[in-house]
Amino acid sequence: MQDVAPRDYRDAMACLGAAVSIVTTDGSAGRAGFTASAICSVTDDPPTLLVCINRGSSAYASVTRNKVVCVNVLSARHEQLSRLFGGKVPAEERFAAAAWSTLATGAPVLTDCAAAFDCRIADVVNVGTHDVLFCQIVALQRSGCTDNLIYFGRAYHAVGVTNSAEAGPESAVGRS
Ligand SMILES: NC(=O)C1=CN([C@@H]2O[C@H](COP(=O)(O)OP(=O)(O)OC[C@H]3O[C@@H](n4cnc5c(N)ncnc54)[C@H](O)[C@@H]3O)[C@@H](O)[C@H]2O)C=CC1
Ligand SMILES: Cc1cc2nc3c(=O)[nH]c(=O)nc-3n(C[C@H](O)[C@H](O)[C@H](O)COP(=O)(O)O)c2cc1C
Repeated sequence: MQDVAPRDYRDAMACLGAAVSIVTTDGSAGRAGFTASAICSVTDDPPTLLVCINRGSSAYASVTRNKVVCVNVLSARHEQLSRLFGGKVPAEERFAAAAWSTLATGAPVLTDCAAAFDCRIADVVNVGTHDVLFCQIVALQRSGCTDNLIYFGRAYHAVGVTNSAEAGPESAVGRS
């Protein structure tokens, strides 16, 4: 079988548009957060999603030691915030740029995000440079669900709907 070079793989992955989230954590190992597009729904019973985190990321130690994360799904207006959490900026500067609350785990919840999934990390699998975190949702919050920030072709884009009736009103479930 032909080997595929990492660069060729990333070039092809740049053709796969993905929603952008900020993954946060807080606890005895400290507050941290990073921008992430490698996030996927796994199962609704029990409600579980996965997050892929680079073990070289500044947030890695806090995330894996705290064993909790909040996945904050971004709206189109959060592009600058996404850039801040995308690397090389001190954690305090990242968090100072927005308003945060908490739900059940204590991980920071971005006040005006499209949806927030507050999770405890149930399982971790090492794959190459990344850890795959299987995250069980213990509380969630969502907005009117009108738009998302998308990463496609190595650039940010907005996607939105004019009629958000199906998404329902703003709500929070499982708030502590
Ligand atoms: N899954 C990840 O860890 C991702 C990391 N990034 C990071 O953001 C920065 C900017 O990236 P781009 O300008 O889009 O160019 P790029 O060539 O680094 O990324 C293109 C695409 O490849 C994938 N990708 C990139 N780095 C990856 C990694 N280390 N492991 C698995 N998949 C990866 C992503 O789907 C990304 O959209 C880079 O430092 C990159 O490492 C960006 C997207 C996803
Ligand atoms: C659009 C976008 C998506 C990203 N997705 C991921 C991801 O899914 N997993 C990951 O580990 N890093 C991802 N990154 C990279 C991290 O956000 C960034 O490398 C991380 O904050 C590490 O930088 P730091 O060590 O300076 O904090 C992404 C970056 C961007 C700009």
